[in-house]
Amino acid sequence: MLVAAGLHKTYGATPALAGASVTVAAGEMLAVMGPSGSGKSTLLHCLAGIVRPDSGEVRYRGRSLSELSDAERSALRRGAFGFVFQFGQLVPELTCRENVALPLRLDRTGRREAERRADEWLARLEVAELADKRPGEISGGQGQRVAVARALVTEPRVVFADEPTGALDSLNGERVMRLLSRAARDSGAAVVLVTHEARVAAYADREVVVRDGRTRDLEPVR
Ligand SMILES: Nc1ncnc2c1ncn2[C@@H]1O[C@H](COP(=O)(O)OP(=O)(O)OP(=O)(O)O)[C@@H](O)[C@H]1O
Repeated sequence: MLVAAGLHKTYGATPALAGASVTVAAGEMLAVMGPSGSGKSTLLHCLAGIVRPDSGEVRYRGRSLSELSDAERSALRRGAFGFVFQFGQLVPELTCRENVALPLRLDRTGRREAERRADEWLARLEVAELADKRPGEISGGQGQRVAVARALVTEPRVVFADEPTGALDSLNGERVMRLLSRAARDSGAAVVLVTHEARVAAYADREVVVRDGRTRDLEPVR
């Protein structure tokens, strides 16, 4: 579904990727592991079409991302891709329901339908009771579950999650991972999960390790 080959990316004099290659199959959860500064986030950003590699190629369903226009790439990010980050992704002025409905509203779904689907996803992530609260009124773990609902509400084919449990204690981290993996599996979405925690990577079907901007595949963890 998503294939990256020979990615190189340098920021000024800092090499972030130096020949990274990775394949993501439909519906699988892939953990991207590796030490701090090894290039994990840069790899994720290249796969998602947010960062353009200096060389190498990323193909989504056979089409090279570099051949797409900026408008086509943003349409892909809005439609086929979903995103969960470590923190700071919910709009503080909006309720949780409005936050989850937002990607649908941006795609011109009517308010009533968007909010109905938002409520469904909040329930799946076991945070239905937070629908009318604002992000400032809920815990970090609850916020991450709302963020996962928002990433999945458009039924993306690939969810990119960059340290989604990085700011949580282990109990809340486990809960977010359990709900994220179940929700992704139910909707058939692939997940690219950046983490440095083995406990979090254990939810994945497969692992790839990034070291000094290069990737190395490992056997399944389980
Ligand atoms: N926007 C940027 N501008 C300049 N340098 C950057 C930028 N983004 C990343 N880098 C550098 O590229 C290298 C790889 O960074 P990256 O964030 O991809 O690593 P990472 O493995 O995700 O790290 P961490 O686990 O600490 O988040 C690092 O040396 C980093 O300092």
